[in-house]
Formats: sequence, structure tokens, C-alpha cells
Amino acid sequence: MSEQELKALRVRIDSLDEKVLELISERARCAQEVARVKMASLAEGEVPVFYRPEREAQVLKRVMERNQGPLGNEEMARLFREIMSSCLALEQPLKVAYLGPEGTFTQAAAMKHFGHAVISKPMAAIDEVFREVAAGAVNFGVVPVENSTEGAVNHTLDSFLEHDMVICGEVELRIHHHLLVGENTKTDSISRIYSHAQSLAQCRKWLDAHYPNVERVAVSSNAEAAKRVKGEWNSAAIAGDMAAGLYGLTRLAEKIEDRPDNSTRFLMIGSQEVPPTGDDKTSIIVSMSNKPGALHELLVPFHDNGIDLTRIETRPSRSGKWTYVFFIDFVGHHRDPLVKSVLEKISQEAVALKVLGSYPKAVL
Ligand SMILES: O=C(O)C(=O)C[C@]1(C(=O)O)C=C[C@@H](O)C=C1
Repeated sequence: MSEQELKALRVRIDSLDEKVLELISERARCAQEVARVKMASLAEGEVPVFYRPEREAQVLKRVMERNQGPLGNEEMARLFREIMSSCLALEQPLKVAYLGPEGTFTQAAAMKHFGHAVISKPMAAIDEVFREVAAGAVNFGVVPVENSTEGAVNHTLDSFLEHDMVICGEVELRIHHHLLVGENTKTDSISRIYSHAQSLAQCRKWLDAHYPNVERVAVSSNAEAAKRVKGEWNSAAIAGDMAAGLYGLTRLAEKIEDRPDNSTRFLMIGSQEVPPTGDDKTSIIVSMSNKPGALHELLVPFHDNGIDLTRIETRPSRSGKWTYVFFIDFVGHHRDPLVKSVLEKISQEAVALKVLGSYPKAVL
């Protein structure tokens, strides 16, 4: 390519950037107008709701449907995700608590869902995220709920039994683990590998093959593991990209998870009910009386009405030994007439039924 061609293309890019800039600014001014309209139409004592997950899902889906490349759909939606995040911040900067410390996959999930223009607050434990949301110190919380290799995150399920929380969104994240070392680490004398227990389990086979005799130490998060090895000379950590970048660690081995499709699903929790989008999921907790056939009775109405169950999890209930609660996710919104009638049928048989929330299916 000649210098002249390159110069001409850059002039074109400059002129396109000017247009993109003007359009983004116009969009941002529009969002400010939206905020004004929301404020003006409030009834007395009503609190304005600036964040609208159902609308955000619609915007992102539209972008993906209309995109004609060459950028991929996900890439394009990611760009619009950030534009919308900044527009919302003009209306009201969202405060989001997540399972920290900084650099965790939960932080990455929070950014994927809300974009980067939020005020994010790392919490030391899942229960603390719930408490922070319940106290109204933040608008939303982000917690992991299930991993494709290791199953349910029981701390999260149990926290739903203790707190009244509304689920208002979900996000799935591909989890890639790396073996990380600090600049002082002597790589031939690693005697200890730190990580979160779930991540150690997700890399069990790789560790058995490559570091069979090295002590595996479970710590509170992958980011905490990364932080520890920074100052140690004989240890390594298993953590992801964010933690590696944050603590300036080197990747001794990349993508060491046993299953290449290793993914974690995260939930956004808050107090805001989300209206239907036409492509939603609902999460409920049900406790049934301890009698034969109880689970069958619970599942039949879903089957009879063709409602697609996406997950069922059992946890010991807090109210008695050997009694259980079921966490169920299914496709549909609790305001859909069909879902409503199924929930009514179940509540006739159940000891207790609680709708944790209906929310748009993850777009990104
Ligand atoms: O449509 C709205 O209600 C807006 O506030 C605008 C907007 C956007 O930028 O598109 C911003 C924030 C909301 O969460 C959803 C959408």
C-alpha cells in the first residue's frame, strides 16, 4: 500500500470518527431528555427508575439483528453496551456491588452486563453483596450462581433463602484460567498453588498432570490468589486475565481449565422488577412437603404446559432436618398468562413458593 493510499484512508477515518462522535453525543443528549421525561412523569413520592434492563436487552438485540459486519455481532453489541452504560451514567450513575476483590470473574461479569460507566464496589463475600444491596447502599449486586464444570454456587443459593432479593438479570462468562507467577517466582521451585476452591476443581486434571506433588491452597478468590503470589518466590496462582493484568503477573501456562467450554453464570440482584421482553427467564424457590412424589407433583405443571425448565437445584431448607427447597429456572416471565397459571397450580401443592424474579435472557 502506498503512503498516499494510507493517508487518504486515514482522512476518511477521521471524517467518519467526527460523524460517530456527533451521533454518540446526540444519543447522549437524547438519554438526558429521557431522564427529564422520567422525572417529570413521576407520581408523588415515586422514585425514578433510570436503569431499564428490558430496554437495554431490546437495544442490544436490535443492534445484533441489524449488524451486517465486518465486526461480529458480539463485538458490535459490546460497543453499544458501553455507549448505553455511559448514557445511563448521565441519567444516574449506577452503584454495583460484586464479589471481590478487584480482578475477580464476578467483576468481569458486572462489567459485561452493566458496562464500565458504573461505580463498582468489591465485597469480601457473597453474603456481603446481598447485605449491601438489601441495605440500599448500592443499586445492584453481582454474584456467581453456577459453573458448567463444578455446578451450583451454594453460598449464593443459600443467601436467597435469607434475603428478599429480586433477580433482574443474568450474564454468562467463558472462564479461562491461567497459571500465573510473579516476577520473583522461581518457576522450577513452585511448591504451592493458590486459587479459589472452584477454580482448583476446574483445573484438577491439568494440575494432576503437571504439578501432581505441589500443594493446592484454596483461598477466598482467584484475585486474592494472584495478590498473594505477587510477593512470594515459590508459589503460583490460578486466575483469569483481569487478575493477571491487575497484579502484573506472567502467564506460565494459559487456558488450563479441564473443559474448554468452562463457563460461569452470574445473577444481577436488586429490588427492581423487570417487565417482560418476550424472551425472558424466571427463577423461583419452592419448598414441598416431605412426601413421596412431591418433586413429580412440582414438575408436572411445567411439562403439561410446555414450559422449558433450564435448571433445578436442591438445597437443604433452613426450617428442618432433611427438608429441602428447590431452586428452579424456566423460560418465560411470571406475568405471562401461561406461567401465571402454572405458578398458581404449584402454589396449591407447595409449602411455600417465592418468585425470585423474571429477567431478560442474557443477550451477550
Ligand atoms: O430508554 C431508556 O429508558 C433510557 O434510559 C435510555 C437508555 C439508553 O441509553 O438507550 C439508557 C439507560 C437505560 O437502562 C435504558 C436505555
